[in-house]
Amino acid sequence: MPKIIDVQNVTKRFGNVLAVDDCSLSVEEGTITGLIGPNGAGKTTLFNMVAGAFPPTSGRILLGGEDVTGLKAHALFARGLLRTFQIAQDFSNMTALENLMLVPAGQSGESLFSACFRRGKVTAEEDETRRRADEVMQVIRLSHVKNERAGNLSGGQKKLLELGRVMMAKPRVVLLDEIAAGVNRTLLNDLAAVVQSLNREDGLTFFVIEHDMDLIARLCDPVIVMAAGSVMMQGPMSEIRNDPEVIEAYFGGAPAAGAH
Ligand SMILES: Nc1ncnc2c1ncn2[C@@H]1O[C@H](COP(=O)(O)OP(=O)(O)OP(=O)(O)O)[C@@H](O)[C@H]1O
Repeated sequence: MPKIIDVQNVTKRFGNVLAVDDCSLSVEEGTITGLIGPNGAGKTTLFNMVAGAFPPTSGRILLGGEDVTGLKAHALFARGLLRTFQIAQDFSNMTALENLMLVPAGQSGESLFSACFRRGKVTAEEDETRRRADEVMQVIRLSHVKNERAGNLSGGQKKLLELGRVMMAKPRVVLLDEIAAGVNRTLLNDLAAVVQSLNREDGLTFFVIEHDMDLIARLCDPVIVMAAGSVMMQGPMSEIRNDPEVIEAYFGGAPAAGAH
């Protein structure tokens, strides 16, 4: 399978801190690839570079074979990469449905010219966006709260809404940051089901940082283990859980059956 994300010999220093150390890894198209490792391993720093938050100190990052090192998040989004975001403060006053309707880029409604002179076209596009947003609401199981202010939703519902925004945006690859944190089990099952369906039915690739080992085991193959800024091992969770080096370095010598 082709590599959709290809991190080549990437290093990131913050002053004297070597956060990512000559790290090479890749995410193959069509996978849900997990990224795990002990606190301070460099996972978030690596994600930040792949997502365009800041450039590496050295090394290259390719997206779909194209060198995108140092490109900003909006340029990466235009190339099909999306990182899930906390719902911005500004949007928390809008309804859940409106949050979905804001996502598609390049709507004619955004242009004053169109709004004034091409009302028919704008309305048709808005209708289509609303139809799609309603459809997505059903998939993410939030139809019953679609007219609630986004700020009033629970933590788990907000994460489902984030996945809804992903569905509206239709990217090729999604970076998911700790989706399980603070989410109850029922909603977590919904979240996992939505991620799996986006992967299997819509062909989206996911790159996932997660501390919930059960969720990683359920969703991800392969799983990449980072330690001290570089890759320690890569493989299916069943192998990783039983690898003595990983158990020692990551799980502190205890059996790796359960959580973090
Ligand atoms: N902006 C920064 N300035 C200085 N040091 C940083 C900065 N960001 C991260 N670091 C350091 O880089 C190292 C890697 O941190 P990072 O957050 O990437 O690890 P992580 O694997 O995501 O950890 P966690 O699982 O705890 O989130 C740590 O030593 C951290 O203190």
